[in-house]
Amino acid sequence: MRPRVKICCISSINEAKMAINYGAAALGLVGHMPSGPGIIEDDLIHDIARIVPPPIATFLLTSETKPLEIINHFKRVYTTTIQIVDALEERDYEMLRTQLPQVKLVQVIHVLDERSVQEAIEVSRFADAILLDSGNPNLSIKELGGTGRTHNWELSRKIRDAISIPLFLAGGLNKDNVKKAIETVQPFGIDLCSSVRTNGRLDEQKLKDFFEALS
Ligand SMILES: O=C(O)c1ccccc1NCC(=O)[C@H](O)[C@H](O)COP(=O)(O)O
Repeated sequence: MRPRVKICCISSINEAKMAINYGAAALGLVGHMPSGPGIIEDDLIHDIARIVPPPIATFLLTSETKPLEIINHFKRVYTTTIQIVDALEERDYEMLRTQLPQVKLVQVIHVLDERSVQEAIEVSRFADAILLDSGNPNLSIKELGGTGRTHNWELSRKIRDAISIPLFLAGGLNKDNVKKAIETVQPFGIDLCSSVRTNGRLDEQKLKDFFEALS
């Protein structure tokens, strides 16, 4: 089955409509981050999320790591889903579940080495889905996504086989490598930002080429 496609770094209502028209099942809206190409203001996230029709999902990407801060962030934007791009302090998902029972939680794991496999298995007990991305949260200026780089897909496949919740694959996916990525990892969904953009804007031709490469 073809994986669901999430187009990330959406930065306007027009970009949201364009991504949906080409077949996106989910849109990523990037809040404040230590670094990255897709960051927008919370007011704009709220405005975009409001116009997106069901069943398209809207993902708030938050770099907050404390449950209360994540809840506060969510209450400024009201998306369908929260994508937690850094490790949640003390793995305290309980407060998020209690306070936001209707919101889906996607936990990002940055695939660095074998330890990432164990980390993914552990957090898969708490999240609704796992999103495997490139990047490095251990740098002094954390690199949490939007890198345009691939990572070790064999490790991603190991994670895919070890967990029983849906898995999204991200990191450097483009029209030329996406088929191979899907074949290798067999993800539920794929997620991308850099390869469908030109000078930071969503590029209709690149988007079209990407969806064509998938079919
Ligand atoms: O794009 C950003 O600015 C960003 C910054 C920090 C964390 C996540 C970010 N984007 C997250 C996404 O979900 C991207 O689609 C994902 O990282 C893949 O990006 P790319 O490798 O550029 O396709």
